[in-house]
Amino acid sequence: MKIKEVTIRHLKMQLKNPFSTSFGTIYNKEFLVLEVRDEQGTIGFGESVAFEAPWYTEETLKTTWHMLEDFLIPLILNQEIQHPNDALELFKGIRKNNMAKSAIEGALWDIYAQQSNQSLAQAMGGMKEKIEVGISLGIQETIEKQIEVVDNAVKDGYKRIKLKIKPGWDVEVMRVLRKHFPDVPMMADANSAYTLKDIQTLKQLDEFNLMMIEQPLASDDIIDHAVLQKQIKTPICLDESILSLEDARKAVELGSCGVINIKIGRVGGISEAKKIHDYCEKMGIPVWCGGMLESGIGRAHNIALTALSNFVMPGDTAGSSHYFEQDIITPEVIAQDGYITVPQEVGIGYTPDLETIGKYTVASKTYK
Ligand SMILES: O=C(O)CCC(=O)C1=CC=C[C@@H](O)[C@@H]1C(=O)O
Ligand SMILES: [Mg+2]
Repeated sequence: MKIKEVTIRHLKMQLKNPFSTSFGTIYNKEFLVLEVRDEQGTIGFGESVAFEAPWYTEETLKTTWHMLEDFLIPLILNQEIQHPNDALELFKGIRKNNMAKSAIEGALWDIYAQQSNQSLAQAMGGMKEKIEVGISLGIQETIEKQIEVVDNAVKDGYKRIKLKIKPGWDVEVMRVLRKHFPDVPMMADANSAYTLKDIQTLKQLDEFNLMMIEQPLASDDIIDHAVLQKQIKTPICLDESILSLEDARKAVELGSCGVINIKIGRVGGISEAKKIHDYCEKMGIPVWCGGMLESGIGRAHNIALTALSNFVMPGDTAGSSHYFEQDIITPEVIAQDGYITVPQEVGIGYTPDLETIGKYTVASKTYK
């Protein structure tokens, strides 16, 4: 393929339910959608998952636009690209900025899948026909409300419930929830809200038979996590700390985690995500696919990735209706009884709905 045109659109979509974590609350999802066209006229779509503010990683919507406009799109336009893996080589002179890289790389995978007449999942080597789905629930204002949202998610059939925790909203909350839901697979995500000084609190979480505790310590740490993992029974899952295959290797070799959450945007694209998946499979480390409150376009990429064999734990890929009144793809993503069917159609398997995309677009620019 030879890329001839890239359009960036900035979309703003109201979240049905505000999402609260240890950093604060998000009411709207603002993100970039990339429409990439090659010389044969094949169009691929990608999504930049960076938020407006740098609270999850350092990237933001504006930094990703800047990286795309000034560095990444010029590297891609008019280049002969045999396979989306080539993007790793093309981008190797640019450090990090993984969400920006991933947005455009995802669109190349979509084009590649269409031109090789495969679904995106097949193009990646994914064989599953359906995937198990979990749900990530934000911190609620009261414990009663927290019980209610967990109850609704259990009734909706989600295969595991992820709960956000922070100092002051942890052991007692989990105790109440475990009492109400003795058999529900549950886990906790702290988004780096603790340090090793909190080890006594973190040890108490062992009581609740959690599947894992996600990113309890600093967002760039693997050393302290290794210390903590030796002292708690619950497996640690790393999210923010893993930006590449090299990070995964070091974390596994140090014993910093028992599970890895792979987010395509955080690791710089599907090619790197696959490498981490393959390495973890070889090392006996289970992985699952994290979410970034994506629209249907990013969600479609996540579903395809989850079709790979070592995604053995339910991911944060809930159905579209959990997030938005109206998604920007047709059909929208439906989770039924905790499963999503992996589309078999060529490409991402859902059709981006340009009219709805237009409705949510607040700015756009085309590069050729
Ligand atoms: O439903 C989803 O898309 C998952 C949402 C979710 O848990 C997260 C999204 C973005 C940043 C974080 O707060 C968090 C995570 O850390 O996994
Ligand atoms: Mg997380």
